[in-house]
Amino acid sequence: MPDSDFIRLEEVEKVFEVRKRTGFMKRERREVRAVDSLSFSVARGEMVGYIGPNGAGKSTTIKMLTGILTPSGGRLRVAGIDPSRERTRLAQRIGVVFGQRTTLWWDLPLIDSYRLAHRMYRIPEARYRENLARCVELLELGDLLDVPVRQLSLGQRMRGDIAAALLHDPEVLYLDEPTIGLDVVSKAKVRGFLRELNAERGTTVLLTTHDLQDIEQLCSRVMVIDHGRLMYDGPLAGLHEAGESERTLVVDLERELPPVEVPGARVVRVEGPRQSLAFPAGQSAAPLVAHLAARYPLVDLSVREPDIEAVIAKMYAEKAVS
Ligand SMILES: Nc1ncnc2c1ncn2[C@@H]1O[C@H](COP(=O)(O)OP(=O)(O)OP(=O)(O)O)[C@@H](O)[C@H]1O
Repeated sequence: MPDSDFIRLEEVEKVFEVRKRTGFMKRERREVRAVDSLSFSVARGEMVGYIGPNGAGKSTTIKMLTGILTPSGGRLRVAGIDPSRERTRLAQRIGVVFGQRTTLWWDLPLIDSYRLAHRMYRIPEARYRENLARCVELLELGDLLDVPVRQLSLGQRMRGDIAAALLHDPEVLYLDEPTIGLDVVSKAKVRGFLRELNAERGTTVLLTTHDLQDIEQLCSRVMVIDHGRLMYDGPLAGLHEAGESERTLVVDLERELPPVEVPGARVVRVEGPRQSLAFPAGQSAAPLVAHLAARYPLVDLSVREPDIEAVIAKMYAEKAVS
């Protein structure tokens, strides 16, 4: 297996059969094509964002990549292994983190979940100690090891979960919304750790997220899926272009004023002294800020990133027109 095909999908499909009650004693059978003729490759050591609207087929893809679900068609390999056929063998080489639910033991101290992983994955003693020490240091878990998981904050719990997924040195890490619900500081910690993990260990990362900043800060490549199909595969900048996405400059003025006038941006909202201006995502906010500061009584300002749904929605609108 060449390193460029570390994860490889060829025309992969997953069809679910759902039964819907349509009347007394009557049920209708319907097929849901969650993943539809999906093909892509991820090279060893790559960090790739995997995004799409709700129900697009992201979780279904991840479940097939871990072997939890068997594809209805096509070919799938992770590190040369067919996941659904050799799920246990594959488990030794992959790590999975689901932001929305924990794999840690809720009522037990954090360290007990790690001891369990130690035995479950049969991690050699020296390697376990080394990996645990590294995670504890970098994810700042030192004071938390004896705390029952249910008492941890969301950010602490997430860092605990990431450590649990890495104790057996997986070559591939699937992350499903790893920063969801976290505050700015916790997000920065998680992202910093993942960047270092990828740089130092060459861990291949597939990241599902609704937070464009996760992608911006971590992934040089992004894949967009919708209705089970791959809609875009390339750099994030290209996605912005494809979707002509916009960032928002939010300015707080000293008082209520008519909409401000700034070349390269347009006012999209006025709420009392606060005005929101949209400008192309690929453009720097600095000249806009300079222009505003020279002409208007500014109190405060901030820049908001476009969210993934908005970018994708615009991308479709463009496609429909062209
Ligand atoms: N076990 C199942 N049985 C029937 N339909 C399913 C099943 N799992 C997923 N689906 C359907 O397959 C489609 C894709 O779902 P999936 O969970 O993969 O989307 P997603 O991109 O992960 O969405 P989200 O961002 O909301 O998690 C949806 O229409 C969903 O309803």
